[in-house]
Amino acid sequence: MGSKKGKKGILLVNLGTPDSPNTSDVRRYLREFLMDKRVIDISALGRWMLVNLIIAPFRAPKSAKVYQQLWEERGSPLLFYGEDVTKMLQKELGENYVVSLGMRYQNPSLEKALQVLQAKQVNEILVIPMFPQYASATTGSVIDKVMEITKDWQNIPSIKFVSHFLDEPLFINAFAEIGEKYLKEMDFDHVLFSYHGIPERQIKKAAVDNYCQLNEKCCATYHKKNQFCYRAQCFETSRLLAKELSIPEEKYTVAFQSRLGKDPWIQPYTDDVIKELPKQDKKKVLAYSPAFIADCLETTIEVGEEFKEIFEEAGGEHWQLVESLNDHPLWVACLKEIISKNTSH
Ligand SMILES: C=CC1=C(C)c2cc3[nH]c(cc4nc(cc5[nH]c(cc1n2)c(C)c5CCC(=O)O)C(CCC(=O)O)=C4C)c(C)c3C=C
Ligand SMILES: [Fe+2]
Ligand SMILES: [Fe+2]
Repeated sequence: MGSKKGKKGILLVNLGTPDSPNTSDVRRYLREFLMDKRVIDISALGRWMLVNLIIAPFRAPKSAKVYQQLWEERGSPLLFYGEDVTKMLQKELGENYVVSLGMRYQNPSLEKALQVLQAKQVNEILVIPMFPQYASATTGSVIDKVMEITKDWQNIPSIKFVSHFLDEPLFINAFAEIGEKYLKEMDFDHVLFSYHGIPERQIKKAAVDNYCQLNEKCCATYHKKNQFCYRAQCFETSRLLAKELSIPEEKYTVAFQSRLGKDPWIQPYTDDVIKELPKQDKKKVLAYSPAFIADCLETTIEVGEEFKEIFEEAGGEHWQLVESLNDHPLWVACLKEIISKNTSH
């Protein structure tokens, strides 16, 4: 891939976050995000009505309040950890590489992040959508946008996309190490792996030969037929993490959070699972959120605070969120390994 002379460009991409927790910035973010046809995959008119008549006027002010809870002195964790990791990785890789960070929605934009690589005349680009599991709404959308931007360049370098990295040993090691410190401190009754959900129809659309129909068989194992099945990849992530942490099958549950709208999303739903755990005498629970590589609204607030409240109301005694990979050195090492496997030497 590419000649040995030029620099190699690394494009790190995450979902994106509002510029500030003000309602107008949150509204602009939600508009751009949810008008993406890969995220809300319904008719263009239906999407327009949902976003402009419901989400923008009603959800944006509510979401802004939650973003105000999340916001730190340095801003949104999804962004500042992204910036930290970009700098750490650049230092590790040295001057033969140019590492650039872009967000699929809002800032820093993918256009600007790609311009940085273009200005340095890199002769190959490795795009790493920082989603451990593939979904059309996340990784697929990043690929779509990078192709849309670069198609107009006069000189298009060789571009490679990372599809997923849930099975990268250093990814599993990094999450295991972060959770282990809690497992050593306390005898937890159960571990919950809660992933961001997606609508069920998106699983069916991704199915090869109609394999994934969300029945008993689908997602139970991970192989060629369901290699693009987000739900199967989440189960596989949990199996790998449980193995690394020596957690037996009966001591963990996989569930899916953050559903939006009335259509069915992939199940089981995390809030339903949480309510049942104390009834099964599982009162001390460690909660992992391995669909995210940095803390964000969905981890810190939804898992760390909202689910804790639901769990305690249902009779739970101790709820512990495992923080995300953020700026953990093993996460930077994992990215370095992914880059080494996917760029020219
Ligand atoms: C695993 C990654 C993600 C998938 C898959 C995903 C799908 C998806 N999300 C929505 C709607 C919302 N998501 C929101 C926040 C949000 N989502 C992800 C990641 C995935 N989304 C992240 C990292 C974040 C947090 C960003 C941050 O700034 O901290 C929100 C906004 C918050 C809110 O109002 O609740 C919405 C809305 C859909 C419809 C979807 C469909 C496939
Ligand atoms: Fe989301
Ligand atoms: Fe599946």
